[in-house]
Amino acid sequence: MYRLEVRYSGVPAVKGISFTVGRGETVGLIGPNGAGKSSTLQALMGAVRCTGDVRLGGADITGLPPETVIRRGLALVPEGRHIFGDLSVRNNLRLGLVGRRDRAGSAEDLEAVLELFPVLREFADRAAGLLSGGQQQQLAIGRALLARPDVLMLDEPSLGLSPTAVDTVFEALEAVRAQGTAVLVVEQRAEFTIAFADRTYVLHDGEITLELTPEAADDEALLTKAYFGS
Ligand SMILES: Nc1ncnc2c1ncn2[C@@H]1O[C@H](COP(=O)(O)OP(=O)(O)OP(=O)(O)O)[C@@H](O)[C@H]1O
Repeated sequence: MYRLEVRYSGVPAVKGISFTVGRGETVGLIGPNGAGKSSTLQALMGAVRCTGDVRLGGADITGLPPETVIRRGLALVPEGRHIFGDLSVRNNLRLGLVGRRDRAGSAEDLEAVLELFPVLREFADRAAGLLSGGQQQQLAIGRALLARPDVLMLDEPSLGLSPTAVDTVFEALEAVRAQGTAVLVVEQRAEFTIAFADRTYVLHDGEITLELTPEAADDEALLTKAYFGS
């Protein structure tokens, strides 16, 4: 993406940021509350208006509606997961199939997701609302994967989860990464994200102030800069 800008009623929330997510790469986006992280993901998804140049595999997707963006290969696991609590786990997963470019291989992909997240198989016929927070996050990731994205984006997947559940979610992301899907993950947990991602961008007040590699997770001076922006 190049010079991405988001404004709400004229007030800039994302101020012309540029970065790339390479094929199969895991990229982190961190920063304090209100930095513009969610707005960036929403803009990439076509859910909020933006200016700039958003490209996916060379094609211009700037300003396309979300349903088109999903079919082009971008999927978002939103903050708060947006699970349908009264629907079964299996039917929640099936909703992910709606975003596919083609239906071929749907059954195999559903099976692969159940393989990746055994707990979803175990509770496939249970109402999704009865799952724990960590299990619901796995469901949200599984549902997004069923759209067969080239890039999977996640907005604060660790939010509100117990430490064990966070570990489970990031193990799942590791598996997603291992199968070659690119990941763009927005997180508040800076140190953890820096260590996990191939590259992490720090966003402050709508601007990218730092780009960090995993080694920075052990560098206190850089971490301080990442947290406080100075
Ligand atoms: N729909 C909206 N209408 C008006 N202002 C908005 C809207 N959404 C976000 N903002 C503002 O844009 C700025 C960036 O918000 P955004 O949610 O993108 O930040 P964030 O980094 O994701 O923060 P958080 O970690 O709290 O989710 C904030 O000042 C926020 O108040």
